[in-house]
Amino acid sequence: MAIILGDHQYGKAENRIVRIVRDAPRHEIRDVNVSTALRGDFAAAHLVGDQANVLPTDTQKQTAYAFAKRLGRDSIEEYGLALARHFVDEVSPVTGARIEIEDFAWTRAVVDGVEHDHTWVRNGQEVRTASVTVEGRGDAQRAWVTGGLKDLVILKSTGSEFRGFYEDEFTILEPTTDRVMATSLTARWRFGTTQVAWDELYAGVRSILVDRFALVHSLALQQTLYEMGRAVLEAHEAIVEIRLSAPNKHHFLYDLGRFGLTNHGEVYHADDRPYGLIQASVTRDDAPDPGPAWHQYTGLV
Ligand SMILES: O=c1[nH]c(=O)c2[nH]c(=O)[nH]c2[nH]1
Repeated sequence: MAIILGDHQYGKAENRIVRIVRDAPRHEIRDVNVSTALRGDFAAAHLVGDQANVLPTDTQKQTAYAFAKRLGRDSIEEYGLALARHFVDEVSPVTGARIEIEDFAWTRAVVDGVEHDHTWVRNGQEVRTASVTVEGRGDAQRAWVTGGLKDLVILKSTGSEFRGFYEDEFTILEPTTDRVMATSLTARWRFGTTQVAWDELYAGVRSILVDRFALVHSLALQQTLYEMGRAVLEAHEAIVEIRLSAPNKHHFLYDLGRFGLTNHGEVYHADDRPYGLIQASVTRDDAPDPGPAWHQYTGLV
C-alpha cells in the first residue's frame, strides 16, 4: 500500500477589499470579499516542506489589492478573470487559478431629499457572487465563469400550495392550497462564454428570479425553482446551466383557536429550523462540460 497526496490548492481566503472611485466629487463604492486559490506544482510543499514553488498567500492577497484598482470600472467577473489570468500567466508553477468573489451592495444615502455624494447605506439584500477558474497558457488557456447571488430573502403570502404528496405511516402534514412560501435563495449560473455584459446580465437574471417567484402559482418550491431556472436559460443565451438552492422557510399557522380567535391565514409562527432544503440544477441539453467551474475553494459562492 502507498499513501499519496491527493488534490490540493491554497490561497488567501476572504480578502475584504473596498474600492472607492474618487475622481469626481460624487464617489462610487465597490465592497468585495475576494478569495484566491492556486492549483499546480505544489506537491513538494506538502511532501517535504519545500517552498520553492509556493507563491505566498500574502503575495496573493497583495495582488488582489493591486488589481482592485480595476474595480473602478470592471465588473467582478472581469476583475476575477484578470486576477486569475495573472496568476496563471505570470507565476510559473501555477497551472490553474480559482477566484471567488462576493459583492456587497451599498445604496446612496438620501440626505434632505438628495442622494449624497459620499455616504451610503449597506443594502440588507442579497449578495452578488462570482467565481472564475483559469487553466493553461497561451492558446491552450481556458476560463470558466459563474455568476450568482445568495441570501435573496423572498416571501409570498399566497399563491402557493402543497398537496397530493406521498404519504406513509409517519406523515402528519396537512395538505394546503394556500400557504406562505418563503426562502433565502442561492443561485449560481455558469456561462458558456466570457463575452458577456456582466452587470446587465446580473440585473436581468435577478429580476427573472423575483418575477418567477411572484408570478408562478406554486404547487411546490421544487416547481418554482425549475420555472426560475427555465426562464433564466430561455432569456440568456450566455448561461448554460443554473443551480438553485432554496431553504423552505416554513411559516406555520399559529393556533389561535385556544384563545377563541379565528386565524384565516393571518398569524404564523416563522420557524427557523429544521427547514426543507430544495435544490435543483437546470441546464441546456447541449451545455459544454463544466470542467472545474464548480470546484469550489471556500464554499462562499
Ligand atoms: O414546497 C414544498 N416542497 C416539499 O418537498 C415539501 N415538504 C414539506 O413538508 N413541505 C414542502 N413544501
